[in-house]
Amino acid sequence: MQFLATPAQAAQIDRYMIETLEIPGLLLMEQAATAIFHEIAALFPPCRVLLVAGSGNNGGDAWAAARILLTHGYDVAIGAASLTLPPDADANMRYFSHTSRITLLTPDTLDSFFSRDAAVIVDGLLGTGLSRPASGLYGEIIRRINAHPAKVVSVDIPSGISGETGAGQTAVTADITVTFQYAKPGHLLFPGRSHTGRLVVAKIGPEAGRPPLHLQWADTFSLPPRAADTNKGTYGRLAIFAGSRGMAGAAALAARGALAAGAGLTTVYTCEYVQDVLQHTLSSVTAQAIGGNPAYIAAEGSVLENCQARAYAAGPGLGQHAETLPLLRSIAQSSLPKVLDADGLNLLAADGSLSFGANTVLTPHPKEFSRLSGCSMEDILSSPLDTAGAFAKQHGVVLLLKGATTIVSDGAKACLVTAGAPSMAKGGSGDVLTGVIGALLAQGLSPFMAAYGGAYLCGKAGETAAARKGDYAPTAEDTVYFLGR
Ligand SMILES: NC(=O)C1=CN([C@@H]2O[C@H](COP(=O)(O)OP(=O)(O)OC[C@H]3O[C@@H](n4cnc5c(N)ncnc54)[C@H](O)[C@@H]3O)[C@@H](O)[C@H]2O)[C@@H](O)CC1
Ligand SMILES: [K+]
Repeated sequence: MQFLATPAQAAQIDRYMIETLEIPGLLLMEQAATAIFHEIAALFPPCRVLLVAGSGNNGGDAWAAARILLTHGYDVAIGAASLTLPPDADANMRYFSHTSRITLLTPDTLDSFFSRDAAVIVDGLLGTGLSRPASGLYGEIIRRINAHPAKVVSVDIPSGISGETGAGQTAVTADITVTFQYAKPGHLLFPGRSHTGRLVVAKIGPEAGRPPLHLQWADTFSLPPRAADTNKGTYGRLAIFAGSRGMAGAAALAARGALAAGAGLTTVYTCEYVQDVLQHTLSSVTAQAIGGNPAYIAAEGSVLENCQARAYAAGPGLGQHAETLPLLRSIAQSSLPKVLDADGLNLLAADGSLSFGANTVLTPHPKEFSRLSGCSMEDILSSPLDTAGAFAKQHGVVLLLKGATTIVSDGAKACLVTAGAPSMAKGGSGDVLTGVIGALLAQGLSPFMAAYGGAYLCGKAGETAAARKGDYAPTAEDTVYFLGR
């Protein structure tokens, strides 16, 4: 896990380093520029570099990088959107003010500046100080940067992308982004993630005593090795409530996910039809039919009394039957660790049953989350961190909002999971995830950790499957097969 900082937090940390730790801002800028130089020097011997500098300290980083590049034999030309700059940026600009290396970027000079050959463009137009969408001259500059054949190294964040949300319609598409101290949510959330290229996080100052951060990037997760003197009881009993006629596969995938993630004992509670299917296809789980209906679960909460489970996983393939609701409500309101997904969430949302006991993980995709929360899809997609966090806080749950970048929030802290592959955008992936999270809960992980750990493990397995089988062929069974490999 590594911490992320929003633009406001990054500015607060900069202020902390300058005012409390008494590190001159100019020195921090020098560190930032040195990091940019090292990335360029590692890839390119001395060559022509175009540097684009905006009106703030992001531009200051570019001016400082231009100086370091020049002193190392690079041929630099700087396109400046403004020559009225804050003090540290101004100091770095002045190094060049008596040279012919500066072009003031205007509609009249854009063509000639960007017609120059160059191996690299350094994008220091807009950083975390972006306050509105890029347009006008800035929009034109961004289009020229993107059209140029040179490799693009963005300073801190691709210009035009919001560091907070990743939003930005007119934005630089970078090959490499060198950010400072902490990555920003905007690097990991789409569309920002697709503009960022390879992300380098450069430390430019000490971390001791910095203001607290509550957002992390789940870029690693592993289960501890199993001790030799353990047995299936050590790893928990998971009760999965899943399946209905026509959707036996969802129950099977959740069970397979649970097995692959190490649950000690897994029982699928389902209807007679699915029980029959599971008995023929899955030898490592037990299946039990509950309720009186052969095609779907029609049961009361009292069936939970006999489960003796350490955790519940409910939802995959349940269908939309009102008779399933009493059991589902009892699961949701119990205090046992539990994960609720898919039809389980749809049923609860349609009924307005949004009362959850402690230790609850909900794993909706954006459309399911819209039904649950009443938030519009537009609000969810434009502010996923805020909407997920607000819901998690209001309902006292861990919310895992699925996506190409998955968000896990408990209302106080949150993390982003970027592991995964486009091949996973396919039916069955969510069922496996439910089983995996259920297994991690049964093994005693906290709901927050089980949620991001499950998303990470499934994402990595999906990446491995895609590396072996391509972007199209992998199935949810492959996610199970490659889990932990
Ligand atoms: N000590 C510090 O504060 C440090 C800051 N650093 C750099 O400073 C950057 C942040 O600097 P700033 O806060 O000055 O912000 P920026 O340099 O990102 O931009 C702020 C300037 O851009 C203008 N602006 C905002 N949105 C615009 C738009 N859509 N179109 C045109 N102009 C727009 C603002 O009016 C302001 O003049 C970071 O991204 C990082 O690169 C680094 O040098 C590290 C140290
Ligand atoms: K930038």
